[in-house]
Amino acid sequence: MTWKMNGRPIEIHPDLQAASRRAAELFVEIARQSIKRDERFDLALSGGSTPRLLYTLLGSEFSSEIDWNRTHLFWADERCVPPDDEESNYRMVHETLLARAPIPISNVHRMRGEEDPNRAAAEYEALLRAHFRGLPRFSLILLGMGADGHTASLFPYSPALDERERLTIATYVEKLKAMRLTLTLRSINNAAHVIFLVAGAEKAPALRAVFDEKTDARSIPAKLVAPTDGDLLWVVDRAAASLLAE
Ligand SMILES: O=C1O[C@H](COP(=O)(O)O)[C@@H](O)[C@H](O)[C@H]1O
Repeated sequence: MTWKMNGRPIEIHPDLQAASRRAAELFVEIARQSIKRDERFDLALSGGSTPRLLYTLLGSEFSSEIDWNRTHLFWADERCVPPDDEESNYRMVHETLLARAPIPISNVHRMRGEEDPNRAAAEYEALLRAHFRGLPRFSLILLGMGADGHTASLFPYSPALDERERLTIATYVEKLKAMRLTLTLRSINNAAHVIFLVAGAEKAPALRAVFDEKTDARSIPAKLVAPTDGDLLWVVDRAAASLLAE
């Protein structure tokens, strides 16, 4: 059941397993609709650990329901490390999804975390502009949220939140003392569908802040995600939702 809290649609599921299954069902439905309408499905995935189960489901049980030949896979963000590094978002998606699903390698467009970050961001932006012939309109972006409210690699109070022109940028994350590559809000908010998958009690304070009208959005960047002409849905587990008002 979908609820609306302060204008944001949210579904609360018993646990990560149930939330991941629901996200997989929605993924299949959106992929079908996109391919029917546009003959392709342009997808951006996040990293971290929460979506591991979802990607594993997509690569196994749900795989035969997805037309992988018409699916183009991009990344919402990447750590500035080689693709085989433990920290790499590409590596996580490879282990869970790409190693299982029959997606053509030419349809997999990773951010090059091993390169000079500014060059890698500029190259990814050029790739997006060429693929979408201008401003990207992803069919679906799957996002996560850190306990500090960051999403993709858009961190609290980062200058990256003010970027209005670029589609992809390299950004220094003070708390991690590291560079990251990320889609900007300009790219994210032009998507046709954005789904957040969030689980765990450690995310509960940040989730409450997203759904609280009064919190400063710059302190919780996930709150700045609001597709201008698209659908937003939060798929969360009960632990993450535990501090939301009734
Ligand atoms: O650093 C990152 O964290 C977020 C959240 O990850 P999670 O494991 O706490 O869900 C993730 O969405 C992002 O892609 C990643 O680079």
